[in-house]
Amino acid sequence: MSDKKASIGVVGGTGYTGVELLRLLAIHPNAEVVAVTSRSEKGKKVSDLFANLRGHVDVEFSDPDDGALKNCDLVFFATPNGVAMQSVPELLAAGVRVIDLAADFRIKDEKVWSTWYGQQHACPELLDRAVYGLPELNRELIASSPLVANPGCYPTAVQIGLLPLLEAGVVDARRIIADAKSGVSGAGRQAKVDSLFAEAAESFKAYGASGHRHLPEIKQGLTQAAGEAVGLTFVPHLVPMVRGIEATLYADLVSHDQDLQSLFEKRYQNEPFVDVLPAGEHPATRSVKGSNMCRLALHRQPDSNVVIVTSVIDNLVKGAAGQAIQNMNIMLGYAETAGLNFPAVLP
Ligand SMILES: NC(=O)C1=CN([C@@H]2O[C@H](COP(=O)(O)OP(=O)(O)OC[C@H]3O[C@@H](n4cnc5c(N)ncnc54)[C@H](OP(=O)(O)O)[C@@H]3O)[C@@H](O)[C@H]2O)C=CC1
Ligand SMILES: CC(=O)N[C@@H](CCC(=O)OP(=O)(O)O)C(=O)O
Repeated sequence: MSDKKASIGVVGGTGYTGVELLRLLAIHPNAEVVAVTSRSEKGKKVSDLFANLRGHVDVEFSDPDDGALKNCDLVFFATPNGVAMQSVPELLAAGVRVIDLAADFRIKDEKVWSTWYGQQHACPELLDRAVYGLPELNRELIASSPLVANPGCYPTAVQIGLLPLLEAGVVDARRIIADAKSGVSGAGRQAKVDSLFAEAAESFKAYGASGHRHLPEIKQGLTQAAGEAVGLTFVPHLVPMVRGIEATLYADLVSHDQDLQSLFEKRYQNEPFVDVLPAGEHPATRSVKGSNMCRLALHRQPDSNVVIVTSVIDNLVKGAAGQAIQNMNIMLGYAETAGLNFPAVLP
């Protein structure tokens, strides 16, 4: 498949992750977007709604049920939780591969999923077949899977920051803390009071402190890495910026034999989208804005047994659309960096 352009469908082309997919796919050497759906904007030209895509995307929004998706090689769902699971069985049966940017297939345990997402799963039989799409953890499984569950934005920043420590067994897996902050685009493009400029600007708040739906997702991945149950406290915050996630991660060391900086550098030496900075540096969200990179750094304080990892991503790129395209590249046998090999935007 690697010498022919793949036909790509995007369900939910008017949301922030959908538009980000279109921006990135427009320059992809091996992919051609043939269907972009929106129920509210069907019939309109994509580039009439999103001026940044003028001259790059020449398709109209179509209805998700008009049959066009079944003719694609691969379909991205950039839709709210609970939407993809209604159509995925039919698409898989038609031979279409699927990447869901929402959470429908991220949690393996159906009961846990229903508890956190407040609904019955429409196709629980597919939960085992779906592969959790964190390339740094599951690259080989992603390559052959018909259905990939793209990780959530916070789970991406947190898991990449903690994997080396848990895989090596050098920290106490029962007591991990993840203090994470996101820009407002993480809440999507729909009108919501919390996302209003006058609410979010010049303000900073925690939310979901008594339990956010990304908690079980992060625990599931970290448990796989650690090989034992993980105790995690995860608190997200909303910060007055548009893009970006910063996660500050804390863990108690149980072994002091390892050089932690070398551990991280070795773990990620072949990862094209993980950059381990020199110890003590402070990666900023602006260093990854618009790019598919996750930047990390390690820290130790005097007379402390705690290792601190700071991790940054762009929530719409490595936290959503960029990682989804990385997964597409792996699934379709393209270079993993195809269409994604560009630096962040400054300022
Ligand atoms: N924003 C972020 O940083 C991240 C988001 N995600 C996840 O990605 C998904 C999309 O997020 P985001 O782009 O922010 O969301 P938005 O709310 O911005 O966009 C949602 C899109 O889905 C479409 N849609 C809504 N309901 C349906 C339906 N029933 N059938 C078909 N299409 C539908 C909408 O178009 P229309 O109503 O016109 O059809 C719209 O294009 C979500 O599940 C989100 O949790 C994941 C990681 C990061
Ligand atoms: C700032 C903000 O509101 N962020 C979102 C996370 C968005 C996301 O990616 O979540 P899913 O893909 O798992 O739905 C939130 O906390 O709900």
